[in-house]
Amino acid sequence: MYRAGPRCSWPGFDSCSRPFTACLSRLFSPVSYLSLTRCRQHRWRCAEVTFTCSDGPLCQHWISSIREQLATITSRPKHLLVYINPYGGKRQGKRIYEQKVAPLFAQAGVSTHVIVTEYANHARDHLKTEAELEKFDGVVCVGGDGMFSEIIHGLIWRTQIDNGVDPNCPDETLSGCSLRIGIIPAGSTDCICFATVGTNDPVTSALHIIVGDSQPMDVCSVHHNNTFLRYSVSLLGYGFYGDVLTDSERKRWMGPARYDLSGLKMFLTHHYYEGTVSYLPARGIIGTPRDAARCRSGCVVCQHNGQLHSERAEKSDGEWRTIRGKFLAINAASMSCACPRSPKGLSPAAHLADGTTDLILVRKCSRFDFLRHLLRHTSKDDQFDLTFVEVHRVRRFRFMPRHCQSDSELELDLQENSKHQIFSQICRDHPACGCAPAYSSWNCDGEILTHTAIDVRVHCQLINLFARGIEEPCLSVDAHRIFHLETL
Ligand SMILES: CCCCCCCCCCCCC/C=C/[C@@H](O)[C@H](COP(=O)(O)O)NC(=O)CCCCC
Ligand SMILES: Nc1ncnc2c1ncn2[C@@H]1O[C@H](COP(=O)(O)OP(=O)(O)O)[C@@H](O)[C@H]1O
Ligand SMILES: [Ca+2]
Repeated sequence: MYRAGPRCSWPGFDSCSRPFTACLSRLFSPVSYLSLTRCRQHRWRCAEVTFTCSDGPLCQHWISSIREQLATITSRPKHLLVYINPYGGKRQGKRIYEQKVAPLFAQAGVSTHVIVTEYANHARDHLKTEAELEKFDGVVCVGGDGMFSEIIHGLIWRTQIDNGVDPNCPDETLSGCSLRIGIIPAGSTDCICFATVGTNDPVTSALHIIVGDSQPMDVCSVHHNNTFLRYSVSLLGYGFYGDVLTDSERKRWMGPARYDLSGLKMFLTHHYYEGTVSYLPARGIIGTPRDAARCRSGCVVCQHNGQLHSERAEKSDGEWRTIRGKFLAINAASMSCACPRSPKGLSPAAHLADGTTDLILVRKCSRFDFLRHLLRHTSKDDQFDLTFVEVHRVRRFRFMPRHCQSDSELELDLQENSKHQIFSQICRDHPACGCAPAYSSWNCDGEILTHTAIDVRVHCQLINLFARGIEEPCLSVDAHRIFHLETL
């Protein structure tokens, strides 16, 4: 119960100026609804709004009017398919759902079919082949980014097969998924929830689902030699973040703290990776990775670029550019990747639904310089304002590690470099930096990719979440957020 809940001042109803619990005893015809209030740091809470009226027929009139209004809101889900990963994060997924989320769904009149997963990829495979999707208005994922990844793999794959699209072909235009996805954070990083809602709070996420919010989101497809590997919505990271993930998987028993230990270990290890990155810069769009503006609820950049993308596809994009060099990290952030560890994220100005990804290249540098870059993920300083870091907003990119390149490809690269000197740079050696050359793997939204040579393409607004993007702080309480008649 929230003492500071909204008060009723509608015509015909007595205004209630005391907390709900105090008012109940003196009321003649109390009618309680659940409504939303915004709290600090993007959290939402549920409050009771009690309408009181001494006139019975007028009360009934108001009740039916409110019911009619609620019935016209078609965006709110009535039937949800819920998948819970009981082993994600601190292994609290089941408890979080049962104690914090299920009671709210019940109060809001949302029916659910709950599946507690029994093994990795259970949710993905169920969605791919078995789930009767036509019975549901949305899918809810209780877990971390890895679990969310399972859900999108199941849904996107199923949608392509149903629409006759070949997921193995990197040039195919993918069909958008019609079912929205809700995320109840119960994982280790929960970056996708944090970057789309602004907080990792199960109650807030449940309320965004109940009110039927909608947030489109870009998805990257990752292929190797015309074979589909995975989809990604947040971070694709080779080098540092790939190694952190690989190392952390062996420490899963530690829970979320495994990332801190592996992060420290990989920072001290200080490996570098050699390869060729080619990318297709996004042209004609508004916004750059160095903007001060952020992707927020109702983002005009996403609306503009999304529209542009659907009208002109990739025709207006420029030519491929190639960079060969030695890198500590190659990261592609399709969204900010904000999370509690890095509140502004890996690419603070990245957009959720603009059809692009920010390709961040961190060249071989000293430990001290790399630490400066990493620390800027946690402060207000610009992590790109360093000579050894560059960032490009792209629609597509490819990576080929040096050890995978054939002699003829290496020769071709050298020729290309001499032709396009202006775009191609070869990293200079830094004998003092103490790096050792090594092989890495790709961290794809928290899953390790089986191949290192990849072709990545952004699919603009392929999926929709039950979210609205991060809101600017605002104190208003909207009446339309009343969501269910609880008692008469
Ligand atoms: C020495 C100071 C270092 C400070 C560095 C802080 C930078 C943190 C950036 C985190 C970006 C996270 C991007 C999201 C990745 C997740 O998808 C992935 C899987 O999440 P989950 O399934 O919920 O576990 N998480 C990671 O790869 C962890 C990266 C942590 C790196 C320290
Ligand atoms: N029942 C299960 N048993 C084991 N692994 C599972 C199960 N359900 C899902 N997984 C896998 O657990 C991994 C981590 O899940 P996630 O919810 O993202 O937690 P975390 O954030 O801690 O990594 C994912 O790769 C997912 O496929
Ligand atoms: Ca994007």
